[in-house]
Parts: sequence; C-alpha cells; structure tokens
Amino acid sequence: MTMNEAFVALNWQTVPTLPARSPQAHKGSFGHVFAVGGGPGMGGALALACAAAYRVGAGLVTAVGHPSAIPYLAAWLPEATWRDWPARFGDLPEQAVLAVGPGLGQGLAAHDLLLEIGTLSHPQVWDADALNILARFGPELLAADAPRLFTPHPGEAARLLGVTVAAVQSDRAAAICRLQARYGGYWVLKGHHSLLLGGAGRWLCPLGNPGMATGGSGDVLTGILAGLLAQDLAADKALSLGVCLHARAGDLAAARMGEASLLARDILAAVPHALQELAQNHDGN
Ligand SMILES: NC(=O)C1=CN([C@@H]2O[C@H](COP(=O)(O)OP(=O)(O)OC[C@H]3O[C@@H](n4cnc5c(N)ncnc54)[C@H](OP(=O)(O)O)[C@@H]3O)[C@@H](O)[C@H]2O)[C@@H](O)CC1
Ligand SMILES: Nc1ncnc2c1ncn2[C@@H]1O[C@H](COP(=O)(O)OP(=O)(O)O)[C@@H](O)[C@H]1O
Repeated sequence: MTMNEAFVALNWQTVPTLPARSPQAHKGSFGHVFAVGGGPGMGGALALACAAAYRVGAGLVTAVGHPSAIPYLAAWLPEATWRDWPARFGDLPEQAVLAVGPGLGQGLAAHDLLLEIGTLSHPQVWDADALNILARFGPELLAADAPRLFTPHPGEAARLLGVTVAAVQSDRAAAICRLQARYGGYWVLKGHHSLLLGGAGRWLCPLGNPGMATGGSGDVLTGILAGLLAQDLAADKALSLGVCLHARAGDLAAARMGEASLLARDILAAVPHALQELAQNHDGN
C-alpha cells in the first residue's frame, strides 16, 4: 500500500455536521473567535477570515489587526469587534479560539504576537504568515500545549520543512506526515485534493476546483475552521467538516459563476448554502 492510499476520501453526504441549536441558545453559546492578522495592505485577508467564522456560526468574532486595517474592516463587517496591534491576550475569555496569520505580515510586531500566542492553551488555527514565522523560528514557538490546526499551502509547507515546493508536491502524503511529526497538531495540506491529518484519521478531500486558486480563498478556510472550533467541535471533526464545507462552497460558487471569475467572497457567500445542503443530507440519512 502506498502512503496516498492510507488517506481515505471524505464523503460530502456523511461528513460530520453542526449540532442543532438549542432554542435557549444565546451568542455566548457559540464561542468567540479572535482572528489575528490584517497587517498593512492586507486587511482584506483578516476581514474574509472574520466573516467566514461568523458564517459557520461563531457567536462573536473579534478582529485583531494593524490600525490601518480597522476602518475598512469595521465598514465591511460591522458585526465584528476589533482590537489594534500591538495586542496582548492576557484577558482572553476562556472560550476564545484564535485564528492567526491571514495577512499578518512577517515583521517584528507579527513575531511578538506569535510569541505570546504560542504560550496560550486556547484552540488555535495557524495559517499564512503565522506559518512563515513558524518556519523561521521552529517548533519552539509552540511553547504551550494547545489544540492547533495548521493549514499550509504547498509553498508554506515547503518553508516549514525546508524543502522545495516540487518536493512537497511529489509526495504530499509524506510531506504532511513529516509536518505533523515536526510540529504536532492537526494538519491540512491544501491544493487539489487537500490532504488532512487529524489525531485519529487520514483523509483526502475530493471536493473543490481550480477556481479556488484565487487570493483570499485560504483566508476563508481559516475563518471556517476557527468558527467550528469555537462551537466546541473536536479538532478532527472541525478539520474534516471545515475543509469539505469550504471546498463544497467553492464548487457551488463555481457552478454559478464559472471557475475563472470566482472570488474568495463568492466562496464565503456560498458557505450558508453548503451548510444547508449538509443539514438536509443528515436529515435524510
Ligand atoms: N486580500 C488580502 O489581503 C490577501 C492577503 N494574503 C496574504 O498575503 C500573504 C502572503 O501569502 P501568499 O500565499 O500570497 O504568498 P506566499 O506564502 O509567498 O505563497 C505563494 C507561493 O507559494 C507557492 N504555492 C502556493 N500555493 C500553491 C499550490 N497550491 N501549489 C503549489 N505551490 C503553491 C507558490 O510557489 P511557487 O510555485 O511560485 O514556487 C507561490 O509563489 C499572507 O499573509 C496572506 O494571508 C493572501 O491571502 C491573498 C489575499
Ligand atoms: N486546484 C485546486 N483544486 C482544489 N482546491 C484548490 C485548488 N487550488 C486552490 N485550492 C484551494 O483554495 C485555497 C487556497 O488557499 P491559499 O493558497 O492559502 O490562498 P490565499 O493565501 O490566497 O488565501 C485552499 O483551500 C486550496 O485547497
């Protein structure tokens, strides 16, 4: 058996879904996502991640961004609260989930933020520049134990392993296993047929399309995963549901607008439809 065969294809009809909401629920029942990123010129990445966390059901979302990102974010997503960099996380609520990296940049301020986040035990999603900084500083940056989901594209995976993108792509299964061995946690190696490595499972996502190869698409996935963790989904479930939901939303959006025209915000807009489809699948099962 090759390593690739050990990764089982996920099935959209049976992927885990969100539990039904209690009639007594309030926003505090659905967790609080703190999305950290939005460095100069990249507020959009942070905004997409925040909106995606809300769209999958997070009760509250706070954007932690560079001051230049905030006016735009406040106008585009008034549902989010926000904090400026430099931020400190001493007062994080117990139920907080962190999503770090979308548009973060790789300067000193970003490094300081990650140094502190690495000491927190709250569940975390690490993406984009958080991964680039992790590649530079190594696993010591992950000082405290915490449930952590890492979401590299092949370029980020190559930096984390110190190899070329071609080496990652030539044996994606070996690459994701090496990533987990080096850094711990739960992983998705993004791209055509994303591979997922959880605590208990090795999966492949057969959904998605090359229309999703567009700026901001991965930022939407980061927000989705954080929003699911915030609702107390176990890391394995959040990983398999989140990656499939994102890819299915991408397929629904591509069916409407075509692959070439797809924008990350179209994937975001299709997330509620994909979630409703999933709920119907489960009702029918
Ligand atoms: N609106 C905003 O604010 C947005 C802000 N953004 C923010 O920008 C920051 C930089 O992030 P980034 O991903 O754009 O740059 P970077 O890490 O250098 O990776 C690019 C290189 O990686 C590789 N590569 C990637 N995918 C691959 C694949 N599937 N298959 C194979 N290779 C692949 C590829 O390498 P190559 O093939 O060229 O060798 C490529 O050149 C980050 O903070 C992010 O959040 C973006 O999210 C966009 C929207
Ligand atoms: N050819 C493809 N087939 C399926 N999914 C793809 C393809 N290309 C990109 N994607 C998906 O789109 C997303 C792109 O993420 P990423 O490269 O981090 O973009 P960004 O940094 O611009 O947000 C990932 O979820 C990836 O799996």
